[in-house]
Amino acid sequence: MEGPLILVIATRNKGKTLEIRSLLKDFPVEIRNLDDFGPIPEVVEDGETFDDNAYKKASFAARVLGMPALADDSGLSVEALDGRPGVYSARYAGENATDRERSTKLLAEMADKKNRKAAFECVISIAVPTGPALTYEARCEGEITDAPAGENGFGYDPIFFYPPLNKTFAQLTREEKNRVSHRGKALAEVRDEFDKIMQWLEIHMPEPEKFACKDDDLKA
Ligand SMILES: O=c1nc[nH]c2c1ncn2[C@H]1C[C@H](O)[C@@H](COP(=O)(O)OP(=O)(O)OP(=O)(O)O)O1
Ligand SMILES: [Mg+2]
Repeated sequence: MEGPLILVIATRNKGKTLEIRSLLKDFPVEIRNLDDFGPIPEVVEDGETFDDNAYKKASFAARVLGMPALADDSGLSVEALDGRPGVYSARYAGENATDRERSTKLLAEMADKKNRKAAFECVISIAVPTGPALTYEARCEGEITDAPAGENGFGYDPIFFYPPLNKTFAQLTREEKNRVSHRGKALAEVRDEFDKIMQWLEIHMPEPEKFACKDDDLKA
């Protein structure tokens, strides 16, 4: 294969995209966003696990675009809520809710809870158009605050307190968060194994004429 490999970051979440781009910035791979291409259908994230959804998002993008894709499925699991919202974190306050509405709802549900322990979880899937994928996962433990604090990051960051740094994730810089977060740790493994992953991608990438996207794929 000629030139650096192209890797599509298969997410619509701008916060994730910024973090993943930053984590891979020194590596010889050309990063693309879904926005760099024409309209692509939404993937229904109906898997029961982060694993299922990460694979669905990565393999769908890889198949439709005909290039390797990396997807992230992640969420916040709260001990006092038996692990909720977990894999439903994005839909916790309904399909069209904002980050702020999700955090407000979670704080309300946690109002009377003494046990504030929670963990962010992240699964990264790297897939090729023909189906196979690599998986990396990590978690980061912390506590749900009583009120939001901080302006950085995205999602539930303002209500996720990280005791080792005595700050919420929204009070960290992107670099600080990336050093300790679930996503940062999963991507650290990707960085450690970077050369092996690039070899794997080249071996598993089909020849161009074999994976031209058919119209039917776009209706999936
Ligand atoms: O570091 C994080 N800091 C704060 N919140 C976070 C983080 N990581 C995941 N989260 C939240 C955001 C979303 O409510 C859910 C992930 O849902 P998830 O489906 O993986 O992402 P998404 O729908 O926002 O974008 P996409 O599916 O296009 O990648 O957990
Ligand atoms: Mg999603």
